Amino acid sequence: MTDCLVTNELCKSYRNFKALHRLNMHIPKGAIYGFVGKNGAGKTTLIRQICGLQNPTSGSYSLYGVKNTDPAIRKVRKRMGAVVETPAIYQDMTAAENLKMQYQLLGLPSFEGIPELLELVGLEKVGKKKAKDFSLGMRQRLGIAIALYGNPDFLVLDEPINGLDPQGIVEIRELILKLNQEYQITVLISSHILDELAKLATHYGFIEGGTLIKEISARDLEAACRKSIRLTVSDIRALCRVLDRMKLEYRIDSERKAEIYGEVGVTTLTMALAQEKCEIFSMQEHEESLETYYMNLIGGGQHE
Ligand SMILES: Nc1ncnc2c1ncn2[C@@H]1O[C@H](COP(=O)(O)OP(=O)(O)OP(=O)(O)O)[C@@H](O)[C@H]1O
Repeated sequence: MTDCLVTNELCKSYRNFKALHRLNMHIPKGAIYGFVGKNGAGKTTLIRQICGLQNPTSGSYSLYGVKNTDPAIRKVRKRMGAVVETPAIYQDMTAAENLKMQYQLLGLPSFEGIPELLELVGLEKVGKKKAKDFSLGMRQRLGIAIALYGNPDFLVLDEPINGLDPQGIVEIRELILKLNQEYQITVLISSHILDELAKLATHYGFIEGGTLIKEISARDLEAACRKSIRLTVSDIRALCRVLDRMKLEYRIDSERKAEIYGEVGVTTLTMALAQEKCEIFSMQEHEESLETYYMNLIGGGQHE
């Protein structure tokens, strides 16, 4: 997979405050990239840079291989659609009027494609209802429809599920999955709602204090968070023999401790160890959630 966005030691300072510090991010083409960080971590600041709303203080980024200082970046940026902070919507207009206004502002000659866009985001039946009477979820979906004008292949969504009710969250999730899977749109989605991101993301970037502290694919993260049993035993060699016979995957942590992965038949294991005269001192089931992984990553919140 080639990268759609790469940032290289990207920095953004507001006076003396470093909102982004040497940030290195890689978003593969076709990914749904979950950009995770608590309030004030720098998510919106990064998004503002890559959308061209602000200029980096130092460092650079490339969109589809074109560097931000290259004049060709303006053309490449047309392949990108974004909803940053609150969607730019005219409250006294209907969904269709909002899209028409957007088309006019962008100098597009016809309103072709508007009904299809409304259908895509599930707003085809809202008719004469004005945007001010929309639910937050409907407003978000209208914002996404506006961002989708010109058929971008990279969509950037800043906290799109913030404040939505469960139904609204499901609708946005399904829309993002559809855009990614049926329309092959790469998506960068920032959020601090980890459980929700876990239902979507193929890749993650964790930002803390303006620095990307970890980038990991969902597959590797799943492996890092997978279920295991931690054992402390009297004879680690005997444990290895038994685990090899049971064809279980494991990791030796010390002279007496090991971690066993996957579904473990505890009774079979205990009996096999007894036969080898290997005593079990302790046995703990362990399953790390995305939440605990994240908390460990940022040091249990000690940076607050
Ligand atoms: N224009 C600005 N001038 C000064 N400081 C700013 C400016 N914009 C952002 N900041 C500061 O930079 C830091 C990062 O802000 P940013 O909005 O990027 O965070 P965030 O991760 O998007 O958080 P949130 O989820 O709260 O929006 C914050 O401490 C913020 O106060």
